[in-house]
Amino acid sequence: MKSTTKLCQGYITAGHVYLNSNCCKQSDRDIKMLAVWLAVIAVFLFVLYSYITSLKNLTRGPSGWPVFGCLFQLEPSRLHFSFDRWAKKYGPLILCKMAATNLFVISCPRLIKKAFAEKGYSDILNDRPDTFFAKYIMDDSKGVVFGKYGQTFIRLRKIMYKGLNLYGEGVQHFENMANKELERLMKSITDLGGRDVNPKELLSRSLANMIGILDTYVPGRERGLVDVLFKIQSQEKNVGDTQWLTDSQVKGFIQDIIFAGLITTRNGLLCILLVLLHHHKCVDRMYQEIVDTVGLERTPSLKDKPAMPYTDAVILESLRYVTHAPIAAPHCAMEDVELEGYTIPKGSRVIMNIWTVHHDPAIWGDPWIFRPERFLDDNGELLPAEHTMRQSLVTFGSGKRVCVGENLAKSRLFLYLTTLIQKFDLRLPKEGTVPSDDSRTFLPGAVLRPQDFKMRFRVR
Ligand code: HEM
Repeated sequence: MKSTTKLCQGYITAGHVYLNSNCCKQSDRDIKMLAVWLAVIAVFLFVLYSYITSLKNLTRGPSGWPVFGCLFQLEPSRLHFSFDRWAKKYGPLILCKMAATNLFVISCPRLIKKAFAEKGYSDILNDRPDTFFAKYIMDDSKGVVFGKYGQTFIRLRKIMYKGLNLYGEGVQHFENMANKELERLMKSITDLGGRDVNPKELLSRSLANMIGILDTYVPGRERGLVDVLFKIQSQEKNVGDTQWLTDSQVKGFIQDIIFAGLITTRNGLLCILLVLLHHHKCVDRMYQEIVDTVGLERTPSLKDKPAMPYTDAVILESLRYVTHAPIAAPHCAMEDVELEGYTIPKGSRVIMNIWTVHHDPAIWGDPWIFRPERFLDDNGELLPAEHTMRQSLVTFGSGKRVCVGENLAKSRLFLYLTTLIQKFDLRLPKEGTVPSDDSRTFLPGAVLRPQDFKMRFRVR
């Protein structure tokens, strides 16, 4: 006797399975329905999870859409506008959900210092996240800018400081190099005979020359960062099979300096020139300070800087007023950490919103007015570094990842401006006009700059 079992609309007989075609279609439909339901349940659980974690976290911020968060509410090329809008609405520490990523934005100087410089936070919140850019464009973050926080990074940063200090404030070597390059620049400008010129072209060439680091290495005669790196490389012993300071790390350093140092300084200088074209009285006052301190016979030197508070105040105020690097590079939390009662979970991105800090009326009163005097005391001296105003200026970031090139950048801005103004008056172009110096109208990007413009350098 054959045993027969009914299954769906088919039959299993001993050793054979018979399914009719209707039954196949039905089970296909069932599988599809099951898949749809599983997807719906997964999305529901994800939304529920996000909702519960946001309740647990209680951090304020834009609510965004389920799954995508605030991804589509961001202005991608002007992130600082979105963060500024949200900071004004929700406060100085906000959480913006970006799909599965938590993005915390900090927009007040006190919290910036606390998160990135204070003990208990600075070893947790100073990592960099993995990004496509760092991995594939910047050669897997072998340098400092995108380097992961840890012992190797701390060592690399120290080396970079050491290398850059060859150029740093007060160092004769930097002055000699800068003077040679500035002489070349002054000659090119004089040759123009007062014609209209786009300063961007002049400055790009000159600042790139001043980096002057890609020379051949002559042992015992280090002239710049690369020379220092090669020297360290040849001195350090290999540990086992691992070479300390590899060629890719040296390459990473050079990429860092070009990426982090060149455009930032060029655009900073360009912005100051534009601001000064709009505030010619400041140029007159800077010129007077140069005449009184340096005279007209010799070129300005970094040694003159302490005696030139007005010029220093113009540089600081320009960096604040324009804020051409509005958002610092993203940080990443290495562990869960509590900040101001809110939990920042491990892996969250943490961003320093420099733009909002520099334009906060509660700190500056009239942030959209260019007023160098705000950095001077009643005697015309520069406010001390620990003054609230100075502490609220976070152009170069804060804490363990503060800009390595801060001194170098400030030195270059000082030398370029004083040398230019000693020799030339900065004038509007004969033809056309210059764009507004209000940085809200500047071209978008990670480092802001105004529309191209022309100006005249009139020999004094
Ligand atoms: C006006 C010019 C400049 C501005 C506004 C600027 C601003 C900044 C800012 C905001 C950061 C991020 C800090 C953080 O993530 O917490 C940074 C990092 C950095 N900057 Fe600058 N910078 C300037 C010039 C330079 C120069 C001239 C160099 C070097 C030649 C340089 C090298 C670096 C490096 C290596 C870092 C990464 C530091 C780290 O991750 O530990 N910067 N800079």
